[in-house]
Amino acid sequence: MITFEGAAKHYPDGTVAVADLDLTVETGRTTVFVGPSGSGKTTSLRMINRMVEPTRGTVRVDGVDIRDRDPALLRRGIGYVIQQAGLFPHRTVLDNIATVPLLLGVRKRTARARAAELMELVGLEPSMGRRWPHQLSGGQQQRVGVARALAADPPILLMDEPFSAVDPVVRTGLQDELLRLQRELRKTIVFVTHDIDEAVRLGDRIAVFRPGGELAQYDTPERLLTEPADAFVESFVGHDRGVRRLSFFPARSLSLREDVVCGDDLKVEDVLHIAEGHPWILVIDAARAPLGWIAARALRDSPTGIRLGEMETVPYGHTFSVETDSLRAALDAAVLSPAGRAVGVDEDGCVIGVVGQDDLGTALWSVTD
Ligand SMILES: Nc1ncnc2c1ncn2[C@@H]1O[C@H](COP(=O)(O)OP(=O)(O)OP(=O)(O)O)[C@@H](O)[C@H]1O
Repeated sequence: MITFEGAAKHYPDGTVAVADLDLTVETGRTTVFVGPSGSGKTTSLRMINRMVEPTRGTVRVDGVDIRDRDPALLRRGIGYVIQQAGLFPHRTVLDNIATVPLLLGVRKRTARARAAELMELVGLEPSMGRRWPHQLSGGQQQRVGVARALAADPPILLMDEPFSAVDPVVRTGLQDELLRLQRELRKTIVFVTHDIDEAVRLGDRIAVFRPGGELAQYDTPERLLTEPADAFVESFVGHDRGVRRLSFFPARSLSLREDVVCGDDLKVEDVLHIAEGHPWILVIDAARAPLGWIAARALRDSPTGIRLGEMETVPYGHTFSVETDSLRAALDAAVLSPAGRAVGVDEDGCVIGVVGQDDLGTALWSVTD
């Protein structure tokens, strides 16, 4: 557990980087510090490993005032990941990851073997171990940064905007990896970002900072979206917070229609009765993979005898995973689908059913109850 008790940082020029901060970071959880530029997130983060000393107040790690800890020893238990990874350019990837164990006197072979394990853990190919940092993409460098921070197996991990220098697709991939790693490792992670979406995705708890280094709200992501403490938090979390909140409700609560899902070996006349009451049917192959939509009108206009697999289909768009996705993903899939309906699949991508607009609407409204 990390506790800030009235922790403040005032600079001689009068800047208040952090005003009296009272906050408890829970062990084994991910706590995100979010807020606009200059609101004191990084300063607060760096108070934890004594890179910044508070001018007032106390920071404790597991009940011990960190002023009573030797900074070097303290930092051994605290991994640190920064934006653009901050790798040593003249060390190979493997030796970058092995930096801390080598400093601690671990034998080279042992440290490198551990580094190779960590590469696998963060999703890097073993062959990359021999490369130099500049031979990696931004996303790969960030993974090396995470592996390096984990090398000494610290219970605490501080991450300062680690994913902000990569493109949105890579960024989502890195966030997924971090969520997976955290399920496995259960570290105490403190993560700084100015991106509320990233905060909501990663955080068990979120601390929203406002200009002047004040803590505006400290809450679970869901409560932050449903009950912003004041106008500042409300505008910071964005006006689409209602839609964002749908990420907390599982898609498995939706009722899926199976009757409009038809095999590609069926003939037009076999499915005309289905198309009576439904504007679209979804065609699937023998393995239940989606092939596309056929409009009821197109079916009615087709000569009998033709199999659905021989007809032209409209792309089925995005699918959503019934077991693991949220209502937000289902809504997104429906909005993006040319048929205005979302295709729900299982973990193997096989179609389970389709959600129509009425069923989706009912589910969306029920979350406001
Ligand atoms: N050495 C310093 N002297 C004076 N002011 C400083 C110093 N270091 C930081 N500050 C100020 O403290 C405030 C908080 O900075 P901090 O880096 O913690 O903000 P932040 O929320 O992490 O911002 P960003 O998202 O831009 O990184 C800023 O106004 C900054 O200019």
